[in-house]
Amino acid sequence: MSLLDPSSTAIAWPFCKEDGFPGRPNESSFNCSQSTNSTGFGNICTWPQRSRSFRCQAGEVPNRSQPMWSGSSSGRSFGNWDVNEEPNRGCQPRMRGFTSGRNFGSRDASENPNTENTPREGGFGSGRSFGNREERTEDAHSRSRGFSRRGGARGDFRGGRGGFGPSQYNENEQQERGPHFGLRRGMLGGPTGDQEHRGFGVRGGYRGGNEEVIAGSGRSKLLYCTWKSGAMESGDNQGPKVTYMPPPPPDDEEAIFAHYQTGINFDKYDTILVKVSGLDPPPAILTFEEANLCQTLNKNIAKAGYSKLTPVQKYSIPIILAGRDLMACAQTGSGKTAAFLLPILAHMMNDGIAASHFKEQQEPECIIVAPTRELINQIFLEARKFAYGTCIRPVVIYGGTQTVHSIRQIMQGCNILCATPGRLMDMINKEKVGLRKVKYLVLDEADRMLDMGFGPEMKKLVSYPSMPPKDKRQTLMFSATFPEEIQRLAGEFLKTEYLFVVVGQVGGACSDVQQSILQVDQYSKREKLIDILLSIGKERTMVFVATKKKADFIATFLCQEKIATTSIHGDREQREREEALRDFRSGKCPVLVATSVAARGLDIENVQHVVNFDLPSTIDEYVHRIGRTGRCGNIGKAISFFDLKTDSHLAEPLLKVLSDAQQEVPVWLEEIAFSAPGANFSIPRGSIFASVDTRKTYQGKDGMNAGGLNQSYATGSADESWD
Ligand SMILES: Nc1ncnc2c1ncn2[C@@H]1O[C@H](COP(=O)(O)OP(=O)(O)OP(=O)(O)O)[C@@H](O)[C@H]1O
Repeated sequence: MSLLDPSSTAIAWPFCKEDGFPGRPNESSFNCSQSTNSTGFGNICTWPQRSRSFRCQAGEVPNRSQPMWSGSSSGRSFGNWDVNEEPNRGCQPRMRGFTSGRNFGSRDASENPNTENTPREGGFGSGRSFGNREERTEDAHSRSRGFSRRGGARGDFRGGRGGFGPSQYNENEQQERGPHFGLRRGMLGGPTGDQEHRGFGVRGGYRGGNEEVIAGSGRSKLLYCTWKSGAMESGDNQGPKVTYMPPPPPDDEEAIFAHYQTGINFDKYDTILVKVSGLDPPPAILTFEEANLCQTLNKNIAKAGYSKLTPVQKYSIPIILAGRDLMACAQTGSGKTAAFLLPILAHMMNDGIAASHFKEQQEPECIIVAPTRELINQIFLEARKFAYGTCIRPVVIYGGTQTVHSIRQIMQGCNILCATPGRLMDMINKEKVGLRKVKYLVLDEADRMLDMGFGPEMKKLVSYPSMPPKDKRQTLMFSATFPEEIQRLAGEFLKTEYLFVVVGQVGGACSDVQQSILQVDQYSKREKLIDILLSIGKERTMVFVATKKKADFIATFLCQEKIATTSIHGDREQREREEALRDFRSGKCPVLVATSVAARGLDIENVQHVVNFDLPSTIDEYVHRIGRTGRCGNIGKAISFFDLKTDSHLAEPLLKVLSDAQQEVPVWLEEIAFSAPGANFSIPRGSIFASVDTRKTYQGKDGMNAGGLNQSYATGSADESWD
């Protein structure tokens, strides 16, 4: 594929060769108009995308959907809202090309006057401080996880700092919580967020208060009122509309049940230690038959190619069938989705659920939330697969798509609502979704759903007057990682006697992923990446980078190197994101450059490699990222570039993850880890990874089976009969 391939979903635009940038794409293959400006920023290129071309004319403020670097002769358009906001700000064209990330985000420049315009890190190595404030790192949310740091300052519970506040550094939040950036970004009217979230800072309308609306223009106020009254879709006359309607998924049986094969290590799951804590856990089941599911469900399970339960399914299914609340932690790719879907569907079938009919407001029995649009869509497809042939109707709604489309989907009937938080709250506020009948509430990637990015929405969701209280609903939380502080918070959502299932170590990496850590500095990363990709050939590879801009940059760079690549991140339109995933899944673009938006949950067949071009800021995010490969018993490889300058804080947790997953640990990494201030390897791993249930009641009692307080199992090894 060449850069000219109009079907490519990779974004391309000019780069300066100096300072480590890859140089301008071949001009003959680009529609480039020379407009070198005082920034030295150079060419303005248009990229013949399917539905649009990226082009900025002189002085024009780029639409948010446009690549932020896509040029502007003003020399100030790098971070688009900054351009409008403060035209005199110091993001002056003193920088050379993209030499210093700091220079692109004028917020940074103004916030830290000492650093402005000083190309401290030449070349592309400045990714972490690249661009607009919210651009800097997409995975930064995890760094500030735990309801501390900055998030609290914007706390949704408006209690002030340190609280349960959303992070402004968080891509997922950005996608789903467009309203938070409403006043700034909205003015430029980018189509990434929900239409109604843009332009006037309504904050989605689900925040109860309207401080931001009042702080905005009178027009904002008016829109808010009309929106509240339901008289119009807010934002209808603001900026470009979000018109994207995701194509309906194929509905032939073959497509619905399409699946990939379990790998050679699938049976090895049985040797993983499983721990259940909490009072009176029901015994695990060993086979699907033991779950006593109805015939239709069993048929669907067989058609999906499932013949044997994974450990998380063996434990979670009976727990959910017994009506218990559950927090479950199991490795990436080990079947957590079916672990909650199957028993919920079984309950619904047993309860004789009535087919829901067309209604203005639907009252689903089950709500499933997940942090990203692609993930929630995937969960929906799983729900649709297992509910096939029943009268249960799953529906999916998520941001970046036309609101009316979501409403239409819901109104046609909805028993299981799969939603991203922002869109869900929007639909509740619009009274399209009623909560009265909710019996099951599932938080997938629960640690993420409860952290400072989404925690406020989740709290709001469960505090809705119409939401049945926790003792009247079943709340289920699943993830591969569960930091202690999140576990404590989760307790607020769960009944006190909830059960906690841990397969292996909380936060442990899947041992089917062969992990390598290479010491590579910023300036050598691209070369190293090319070497790796060329040696890999056409095997499907996900390359994770720190920022949205860098994702596009690296994707473009790889395209230039004639490696068919696409990219996914929060600044791409939803249509493009889905197209990128399709191209990656189909193998049309075997390389997907992604930010952390693609780190969790995505289940893509045949991803053989993950490359951490930039390591994430937390070990949990690392575990999720590398878990895009090595799924369901298949083996995969993960290569991570470790930059001594930026990644040293990860040495210790990496060492633990590697050794726990029986991976080779480089000597240099050990040395760094041991020399780190405060390094203490006598601390049990749980101090970082919370391998135990943090509930005080159970602490120190692991392995106590008597009285059903705790069970400690090694499936297979402890109980061979499971095979
Ligand atoms: N019992 C089973 N038999 C065969 N395949 C299964 C079984 N359970 C799940 N799978 C398949 O394994 C793959 C991974 O499952 P799933 O996406 O639910 O993993 P996960 O644990 O949620 O991963 P992550 O932590 O990355 O979200 C899916 O393709 C799913 O269909």
